[in-house]
Amino acid sequence: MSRGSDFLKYVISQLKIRLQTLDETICEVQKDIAKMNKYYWENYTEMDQYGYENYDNQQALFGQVSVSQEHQRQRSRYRKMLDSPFFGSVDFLYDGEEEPESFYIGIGNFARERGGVPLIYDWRAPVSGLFYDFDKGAASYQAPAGEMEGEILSKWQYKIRGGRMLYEFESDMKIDDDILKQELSANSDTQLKNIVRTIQREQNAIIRNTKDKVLIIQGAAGSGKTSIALHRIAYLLYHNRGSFNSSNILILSPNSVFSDYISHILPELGEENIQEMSFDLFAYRQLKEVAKDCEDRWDQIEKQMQRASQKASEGEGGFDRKNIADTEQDKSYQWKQSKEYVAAVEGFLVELEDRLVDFKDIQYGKMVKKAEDILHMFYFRFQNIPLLSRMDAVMEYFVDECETLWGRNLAEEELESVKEQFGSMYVTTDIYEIYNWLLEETGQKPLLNLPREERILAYEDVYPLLYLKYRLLPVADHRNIRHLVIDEMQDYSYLQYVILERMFSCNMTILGDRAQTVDAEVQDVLTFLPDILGKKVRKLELNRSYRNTWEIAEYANGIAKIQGIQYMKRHGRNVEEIQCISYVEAIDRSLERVRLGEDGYETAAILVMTQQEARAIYEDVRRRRSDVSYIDRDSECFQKGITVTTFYMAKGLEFDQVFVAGGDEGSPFFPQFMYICATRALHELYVLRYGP
Ligand SMILES: Nc1ncnc2c1ncn2[C@@H]1O[C@H](COP(=O)(O)OP(=O)(O)OP(=O)(O)O)[C@@H](O)[C@H]1O
Repeated sequence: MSRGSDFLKYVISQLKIRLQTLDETICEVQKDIAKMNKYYWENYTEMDQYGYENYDNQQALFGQVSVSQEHQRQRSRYRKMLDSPFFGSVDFLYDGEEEPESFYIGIGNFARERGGVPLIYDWRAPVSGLFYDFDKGAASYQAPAGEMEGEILSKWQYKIRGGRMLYEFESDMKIDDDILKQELSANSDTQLKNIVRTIQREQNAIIRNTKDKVLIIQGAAGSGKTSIALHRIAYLLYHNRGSFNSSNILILSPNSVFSDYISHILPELGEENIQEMSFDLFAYRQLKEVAKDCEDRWDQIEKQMQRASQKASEGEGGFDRKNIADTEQDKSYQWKQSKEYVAAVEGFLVELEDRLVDFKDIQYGKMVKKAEDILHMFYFRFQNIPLLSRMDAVMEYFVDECETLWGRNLAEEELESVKEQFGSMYVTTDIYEIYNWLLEETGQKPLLNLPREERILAYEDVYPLLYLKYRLLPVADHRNIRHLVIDEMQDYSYLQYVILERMFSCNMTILGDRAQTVDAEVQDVLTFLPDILGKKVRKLELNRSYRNTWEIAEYANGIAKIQGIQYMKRHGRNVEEIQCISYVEAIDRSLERVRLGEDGYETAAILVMTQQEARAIYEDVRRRRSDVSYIDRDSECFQKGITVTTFYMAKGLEFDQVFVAGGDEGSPFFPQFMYICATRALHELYVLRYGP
């Protein structure tokens, strides 16, 4: 029997013993908890009147519950490890030693007993860096005690499933391309895979980077950005245990389907899941007092595409991509998200200091505050407080004076009445109205003058209004968030980043791909992000792509005219371009080629440009097959079978077969549409054209 198989047998036997002891401990702790609960409920009426006993009892109970939870987490990890306890090993000879040590690497640490020397090392442990970062020969890793140097004598890779060794081999090269190719040739899933077995060196450098406060990763489609971001979170959680937990991390993700798609990775890696949020949803919640509803990014894209197609069809001859997107609305949208808008707000705020307030004398009881005193306090004493909450500060000062003079606290109703008097000095506190002043000032078309219940904000006004709100009122504190991950960075505007910078002062991992901008033009956020986020920004590029076959990657990069991307030499079918006379024929041709099921693939997608087309095609396919689902902004998850959706909802996802249907070739969005769709395909890509 080989070395790996012997060790596997031994580890499995030890895991089983450990699991049995854990089961017994869990059972004991559960009994303790039940006893403590019983004692508490039987005795809590007789506990001391000051609540000390009550408090002590509750604390003891919480303590035991958390011990039990920790044991259960451990049990679930060991159970997972029974299936596949390790995937790699290195034999490392420390400088100055005579005998090498073997380090086996798996998804978690495992030792025979608590605190013992690990039999298996967590892939995030310092020593595991040897496996990812070095070939045979001189190597080192950063241990808590300092840099450990030595020599890797051999490096092994294993595939173990169901506790059985499927294969093992010594690889003196980097994590072997054959294994990677094998992993990539597998069918896609409705959930992103964890990549711990085959993390590549350039990816590992990002995952293990703890030096840089803000990491920005520009990575080609399929280069593993999302995977890396999630593994990086797992790494940070592992290395900051005690000071940092999953509730301190937030991912800004494009939609709920994407959130669902990535939600299992952290639990799989032994961590708790983290909070995710779409920025549009957040903005909508923040603007609830200002408007009844807000459009989101998807409404905006649909509108932009409609306008662009209309303009293209009205135009004569060939089209100029830039001009087609240049409608009045597009110009207004662009201006409102730009650096110029931010500058305009700053200028406007200076003028607003004067325009927003009508100072007057305030009298409450016998206490009088003259208008000029209020003005003085407003402009000098409290000048650093945002304009719309500054009068509260003046009021509090006045209330303090009253209370000192009268020797008593003011009652709730009295405070209300004082507050009303001070508040009435604002000409308006409605941010919508103030925003309209700003639009008028800057020569933009103002919004309709409507009561709040009738206001529906166009997407172009959502973030400008949110920004104005944040300049006029204090920004909510998000200090509990210690690490922010922004995926699809290319789809956030200058203004959105300015807002994010105000909201979060924490470390950030920001990732995306300029070539996948969902817009008529590619946006390179790297041109302005360092300015907004300050100097502590480190930019990295990933130019190796893993998702697509060679043929698909060549085709996609040809569309986007991208050069310099390396892709895996994993070959598959040629990309097929099919001309059809109608969209019905396009569906027929696609369905003929769908190969799902036992001997086939898991997922296929028909991707189109607009929501209207997606809906129509979905309805049609649904009449013919039952394994079809539709993804729009309200969808929650991604299912096996055929998915019909738009290119912008498919971002971040991947499918075994992709059928790109239709699309308006005259639209400035067309190249991006094609590129995003093409790069979603793992194994087969079909491009179906129809129309006149
Ligand atoms: N080191 C790796 N080992 C195995 N698979 C990998 C590796 N890196 C990336 N992949 C696979 O490549 C595919 C693309 O990864 P991922 O979705 O993280 O890339 P991305 O850069 O976020 O893509 P996109 O921007 O196109 O959405 C996934 O199937 C992922 O599992």
